[in-house]
Amino acid sequence: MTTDTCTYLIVGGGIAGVSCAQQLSFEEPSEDIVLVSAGSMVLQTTAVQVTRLAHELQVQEVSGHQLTDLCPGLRLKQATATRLDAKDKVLHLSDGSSVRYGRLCICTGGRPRLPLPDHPAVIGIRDGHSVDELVRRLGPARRVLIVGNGGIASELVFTLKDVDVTWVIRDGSISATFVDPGAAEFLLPRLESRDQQPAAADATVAVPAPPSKRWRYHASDPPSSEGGQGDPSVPGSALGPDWLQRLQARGAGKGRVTVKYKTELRRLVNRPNDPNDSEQWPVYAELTSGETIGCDFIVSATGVLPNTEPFTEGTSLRLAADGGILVDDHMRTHETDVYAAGDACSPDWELAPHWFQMRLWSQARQMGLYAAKCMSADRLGVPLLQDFCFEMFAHVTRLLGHKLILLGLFNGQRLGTDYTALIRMTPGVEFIKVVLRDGKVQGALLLGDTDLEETFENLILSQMDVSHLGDDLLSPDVDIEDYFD
Ligand SMILES: Cc1cc2nc3c(=O)[nH]c(=O)nc-3n(C[C@H](O)[C@H](O)[C@H](O)COP(=O)(O)OP(=O)(O)OC[C@H]3O[C@@H](n4cnc5c(N)ncnc54)[C@H](O)[C@@H]3O)c2cc1C
Ligand SMILES: NC(=O)C1=CN([C@@H]2O[C@H](COP(=O)(O)OP(=O)(O)OC[C@H]3O[C@@H](n4cnc5c(N)ncnc54)[C@H](OP(=O)(O)O)[C@@H]3O)[C@@H](O)[C@H]2O)C=CC1
Repeated sequence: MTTDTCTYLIVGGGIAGVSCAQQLSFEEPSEDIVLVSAGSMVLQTTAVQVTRLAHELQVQEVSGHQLTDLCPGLRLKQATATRLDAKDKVLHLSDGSSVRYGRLCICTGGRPRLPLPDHPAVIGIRDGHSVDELVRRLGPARRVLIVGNGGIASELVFTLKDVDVTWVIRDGSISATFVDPGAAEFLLPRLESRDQQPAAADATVAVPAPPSKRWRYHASDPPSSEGGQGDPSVPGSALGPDWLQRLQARGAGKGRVTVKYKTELRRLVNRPNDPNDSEQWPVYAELTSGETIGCDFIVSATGVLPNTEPFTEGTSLRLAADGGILVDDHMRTHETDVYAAGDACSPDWELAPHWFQMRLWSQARQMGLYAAKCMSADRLGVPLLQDFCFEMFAHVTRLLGHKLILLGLFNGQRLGTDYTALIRMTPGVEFIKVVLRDGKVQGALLLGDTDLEETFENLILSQMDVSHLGDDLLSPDVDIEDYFD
């Protein structure tokens, strides 16, 4: 079988891989760059700048030709990587061919982590195939059980209509990977009246704003009720933002949502042990609360496992506890001339005080772009400072129909109980939380159209002392920016 040769080889047609390939083509258009992807379509992103570090991403599925037409030097190979011979710098592919590379970047993303019992009724969501499967199952479904409290579960629970949803979460409040219990309280009415909500894209309805409230708490205080706080076997790319619009199929239930707080799924059982439930269900889930719930199927929205298998056997790659390939501050793995980016990797450098990894589009793109710059700089022997985007965590998304911007240590991550939170909330309109330590802003959570993202990004990056402002930092009557002009 044939062996191809190239200067740069990238594996993975998701956001990280495509961003890496595009940047390499931009940096070194005359070099031979090969992108290997298991799928025929690849994911291209356009970033709309919200602040210096926060971008809203538009993600689009395009054909390989559309991509290569725009990128000089880039060739696409549709195949699956099966084995890495790092000593000879050769990657073996599923079609029997191989590619000899100068430098390789692994951008193979992840797959759903499925800690629930292995059962045909349990599905995970990652790519187009899994959404097709979800749509197929939803059609006749009366009740769905969703396990997990992160991005996918929150979006699904808000979106699914005409099907009863039992949402099983081990936290005491909803959407805990993104928001604290206070913000969750703010979001709950949205969940309860989700049928009356406008679509996410036009969620700006002119409603008279109720009066806003502000308060402050220290992290060591107990939380107050007022809101203190192609081939299905081939892994496809993680979905783009329009994945929820693909859930056209509505279920056959009544659309009620029941949240089971501080609960986990213990096991699946064959028969109901609840004499009050006369209905028959395809599957029954026993919860840690002792309750057994019948449902049509179960969505396990329980996180991501990096795809690393074809690369680990017989190589020096090292993996982090979360399964990601460890990379240094130049996105280099422990294997010579092998880099990694996106969901497949885990950072192994001294993190900036306000940055941490979350497996998101924004970070997949930033890592892909930066890995390309590193690969090129290393090959050409030129120095390169770490990209500024790793200075501060920034994420722009929508949660239960609200715009959400997360900056820095927005949930007091790494601070233990050594921080104070200032909160401003106008029910149904906005929820703002600012995390402070020693009078300096460490993070901010902005739900709704607050227009404060630039200000708080600047305050986090500059570490300016704002203690003299006291609670005025969040006063709606004070324009904080005036203080800093
Ligand atoms: C349902 C869902 C909704 C999401 N919503 C959001 C959101 O709203 N905002 C946000 O920021 N993030 C969101 N994410 C997370 C985000 O999609 C991912 O963090 C990001 O897309 C990861 O990009 P990646 O390029 O690293 O990996 P992936 O997109 O997973 O791409 C990996 C690529 O590698 C290929 N591949 C895998 N193994 C091989 C192999 N052996 N050989 C060849 N090719 C291979 C795959 O086919 C794929 O093309 C969501 C994720 C999911 C699943
Ligand atoms: N809008 C956005 O930005 C979106 C982002 N995404 C991203 O896509 C990826 C996949 O999303 P998702 O699957 O929701 O992953 P997340 O990492 O967002 O959330 C995983 C959730 O599953 C819970 N969990 C893990 N194991 C178990 C278990 N055994 N039993 C019960 N609960 C469990 C976690 O709880 P605990 O924290 O206690 O471990 C957590 O609540 C993530 O990287 C996510 O950030 C997805 C959708 C939207």
